[in-house]
Order: sequence, then structure tokens, then C-alpha cells
Amino acid sequence: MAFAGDSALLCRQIITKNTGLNFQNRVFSVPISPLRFCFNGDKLKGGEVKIGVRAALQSVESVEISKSLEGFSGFDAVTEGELREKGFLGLRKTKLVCTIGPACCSLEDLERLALGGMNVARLNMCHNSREWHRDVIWKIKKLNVEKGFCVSVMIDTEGSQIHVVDHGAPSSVKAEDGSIWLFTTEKFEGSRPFTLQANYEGFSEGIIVGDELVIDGGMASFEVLEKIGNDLRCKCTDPGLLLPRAKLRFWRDGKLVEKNHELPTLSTKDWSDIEFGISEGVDFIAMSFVNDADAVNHLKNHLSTKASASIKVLAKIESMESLHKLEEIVEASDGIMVARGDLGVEIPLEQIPTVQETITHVCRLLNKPVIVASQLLESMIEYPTPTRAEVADVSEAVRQFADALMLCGESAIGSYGQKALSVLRTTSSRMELWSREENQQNGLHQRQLGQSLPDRIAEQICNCAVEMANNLGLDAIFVYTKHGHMASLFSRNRPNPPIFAFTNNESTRMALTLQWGVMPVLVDLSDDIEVNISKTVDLMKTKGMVEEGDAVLVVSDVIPSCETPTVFQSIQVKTIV
Ligand SMILES: Nc1ncnc2c1ncn2[C@@H]1O[C@H](COP(=O)(O)OP(=O)(O)OP(=O)(O)O)[C@@H](O)[C@H]1O
Ligand SMILES: CC(=O)C(=O)O
Ligand SMILES: [K+]
Ligand SMILES: [Mg+2]
Repeated sequence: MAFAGDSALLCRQIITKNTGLNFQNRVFSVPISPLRFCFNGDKLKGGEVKIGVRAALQSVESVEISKSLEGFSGFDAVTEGELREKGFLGLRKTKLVCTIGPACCSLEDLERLALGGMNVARLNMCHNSREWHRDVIWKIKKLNVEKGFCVSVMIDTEGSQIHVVDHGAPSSVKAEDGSIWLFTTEKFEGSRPFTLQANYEGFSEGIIVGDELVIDGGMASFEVLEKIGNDLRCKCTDPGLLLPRAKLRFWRDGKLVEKNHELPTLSTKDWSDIEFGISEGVDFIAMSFVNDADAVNHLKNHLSTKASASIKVLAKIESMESLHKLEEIVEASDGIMVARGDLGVEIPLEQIPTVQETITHVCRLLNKPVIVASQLLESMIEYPTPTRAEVADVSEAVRQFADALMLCGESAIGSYGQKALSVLRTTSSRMELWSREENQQNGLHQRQLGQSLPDRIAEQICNCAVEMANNLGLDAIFVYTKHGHMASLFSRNRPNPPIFAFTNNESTRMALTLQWGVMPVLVDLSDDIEVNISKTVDLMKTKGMVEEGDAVLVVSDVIPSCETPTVFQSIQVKTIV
């Protein structure tokens, strides 16, 4: 039992060190008179916060297998299987997003992706029909219900960007050096030789003769020879492929001519896609070409008025302007996507790695999940193995502690989508192991987020608890949470053990699928912390998910509903007997 004393001492030291609070007893008060303040809406009596800190190593007594395990079966099938097979530390922390397209949209394909570790399915509203998207969403929900998966659904808006209209066949055309092309806004069916239709009337506004027209971030380049009304006659100066929906950008004197700001972030089509997403009950809306926080706030307000505030809004960073306003966008949104595909059209490619590192860093500091997306395993669209450079790129995103990695064309149209997913899985697991062995999380800086004392306390409890869990070599962190906030504060510290977030809220569960190291579990929650703990441990024992001797750190932020609550948050270390 020396262990018990050690952990109690350690807990006190850590909490004293990090909060500046000192204490003698297990439950102590911090007088903050004359302030009165709210804690999750409850006015506290006497203007004091009481925090319970119990760090004695307790044993879960040989709990009788509870009569009422109903409602406690919310482990997803994949986590359950992996936990049994590999143990707590074998669970992958980095989350995986797959873009669903024609190559992986059958029920069987989707099931294989879910079994392969897909945490979020992304539907790009740029492509395919409403009926097709609805069918995919239904299949995912059916698999979740019938096969016990926990795969969230994300829709990704088309957004307003200037590109070539997709005429269907032929799928790509080659532009030869010196060839002359017309870029027009005139609508026409089929294809015309040396003519491409732009999707936006004003695509050539402000463009002058001599400007450079860059296709898809450098796939091909043209020089503007002549303006004819809105149309542009151009000469190919750097030959290459013109793909359907190829992106058009103009450069002058080595700098991008910024044009996107006159277009709304959400077009009429985007708004109708959003209504569709709301009615289909999607979990995330990824907003393309966000330029400022206003755009994010606008959508979030709209969702609130529709009683759909539980849908999380992810801002895609894929324009120069969004980089100038990164912090305000991160603060306004529920998460971020580093959309390297379009970003690479707006900034020089050699800047992508450092920009990615900055964005992932800012997101972690501000406690927002971040997805690294596009071309992670691009060659696997055609080939069954990745290039070494691609594996290095995936590893780098994991080393940066990104919350999630995303497949695009690799899963949507590629021939080896499941293989690509398994490359992400094995590469991220390997890199996470290295990261743990090298104590990489020690170098992570933390920024204080909370302003009020209760928020700061919650934050400090999570920071301290993670330090405890790492130092004591604990097997898992259990957090009981309604809205997932404390689970995310744990995740932000990138702890060694996995974080099991027990929640009674389905939306919370589906939102946590994107957060690094968090295994969301749907359960009934009682006001009694001890009941919650013994019920979950019971359940995990019956399912063979915990073993005798496993030591877990337990934190609850479920506020008891009694009138004068005395213990709001507590840290406990328990061993399974
Ligand atoms: N639902 C779909 N139906 C048909 N093709 C799809 C679908 N989703 C994706 N694709 C194909 O997969 C490719 C990669 O998909 P992805 O959505 O990542 O690319 P994208 O269109 O460049 O993304 P974005 O427009 O958001 O920047 C697309 O170019 C498209 O050809
Ligand atoms: C994913 C996406 O939108 C991009 O990379 O541009
Ligand atoms: K999109
Ligand atoms: Mg994009």
C-alpha cells in the first residue's frame, strides 16, 4: 500500500504546484468572498468552491455484477475488440476520417472501413447527388445501430471557389506548351476544343493582361494574353493536366491575387446542403474556405436557432485570408481542418509543413480538435503501397499530435481504400509508441483557457491528473462527462493512457470521436459518482475489457443535482480487483 501514500502525496504536490492552492484535508474550500459566481449554472452558497481530492489508492471491492447493466453497453465494437486484443496502451489515439465516394459506398465497403478504424465518415457535398449522400448516411447509421460501431458523419460544404466546370467526360485534358486557350463564363454542354468554362461570372474581375493563371496549384500555368468581356484568352506557359473542377488562381509579381473574399463563404447551395445535413442528423459540418470568425459564428447561430447546436462546426483552413485570422477562427469553431489541397493552391507548397505545424499547435493550445487532410497517401489512389515520403508525412502529423488524419481520394475513388486506412492505422500507432517512449508530450506547452475560477480549476485538475497518470504509469483515465469538456481538457494534454469518456449524451459521444485519445462510451449516468464508477467497472469486467491489477485514474465532472453540492470534481486512482 506504499503506492497509495505515494499517489496521495504526488497528487497533493501536483495540485499545490499547479494551482497554488494548499490543503490539508481531503475536501477543502477556497474562500473567494465577496464574489458569487455560477458553476455550470448553479449559484454556490457562501461564495466558495469546494473541491474533493481523493488520491488514496482505492480498490474496487469485489463488486457484485450489477443487476442493471442496461444502458451500459455503449462501448463501440472496434474499441471493445482492440482493447481485448491489445490492452489499454495498444489503443490508437489518432483518429481517422475517410472521405466516402463511389469506391467505398456500399454497405459492405463501409463496414470494412468501420472495422478498419474509421472514426468519422466525410461526405464532400461538391460531388454526387443528394440521394446518394442520404443513402450513405443511412448506411452508416444502420451499421452503428446494428453492428455497434461509433462512426460519426461529417458533411463538407462546397463553398465558393473559382474552378473549371466539370463537363463529365473526358476526365482530363492535357494543355501543351504554347497552346492558346479560352477561359469563358459562357455556358455550354459537352466539350469544346481549347475552351474551359469557369463556374463564376466574376472570375476575371480585376485581372489584367500579363497575369499568370495557375491551375490546381501548379498542375499547369497560363499567361493572360487578352480580356474579351469576362473571358480570358491565355497561352500555356507550363504544360500539364486540366482535371474536372480544376481550381483557378491568378498570380501577379510573384504574389497571389486575392479574389475569394467577394464570394460568400456559404453559397445558396451550401445553405441547402446544411439544411439537408440538419435533417439527416449529421454530427459535423466542415465549412470550406472560411475567411474569418464571423462566417463560423453565423453558421453556429443558425444551428442554434434550428435547435441543432449539438452539430459541431469545423472550419477548414484553406485560404490565405484564413491564415491571417487563424486564432479568431479557431476560437469561434468547434474544430479545424488543415485542408492542404486548396491551401497548396494559395500559398507556396514549401510553406505547407510549417503552416500545418502552426495550425495544429494553435488548435491544441485552444483545445480544439484538428484534422490534417489531403494527399497523405495520394499514390495509393492507384498503387497498393504508399511511398516512403507519404509514410513520413503521416508520421509527422502524428508527431505533431494532430487529433485526426483524413483520407480523401484514397478512399473516395481509390482502388486501395482499406489498405490506405490500414497504413494510417499502423503508422499512427507506431509513431504514438515512439512518442510515448520519448516522452514527447513533456515538451507540450499549455495555455490557460478558463477565465472563471471553476473553469480554471477544471483545467488544472485535468493537467494535474494527466501528469499523475503518466508518472504513475496508469493504464487508463476514466472521465464521466455530460458535455465532453473535461474529456477534451484531458485530451489536450496528450496523456499516455487512453481516455474513456463515459457520457449519457449521444451528441457528446459522436463529437468526441474526433478527439485525440478519447474513447467515447454511451452510458446511463447517475448523480452518484461511486455508482457510475462501479457500474462501468462492472461492465468492463463482464466484457473482459479490464484485468485484475489494472490501475485507472477516475475523474467526474457530473454535477450532483442536490441543493448544496460539496464535491464537484474528484481525482481517484483505483485498481481493479
Ligand atoms: N461523393 C463523391 N462522388 C464522386 N466522387 C467523389 C465523391 N467524393 C469525392 N470524390 C472524388 O474524390 C476526389 C477526392 O475527394 P475530395 O473530396 O478530397 O477532393 P476535393 O474535391 O478536392 O475536396 P474539396 O473540394 O473539399 O477541396 C475528388 O476529386 C472526387 O473526384
Ligand atoms: C480537404 C480539402 O478541402 C482540401 O484539402 O482542400
Ligand atoms: K468541399
Ligand atoms: Mg478544399
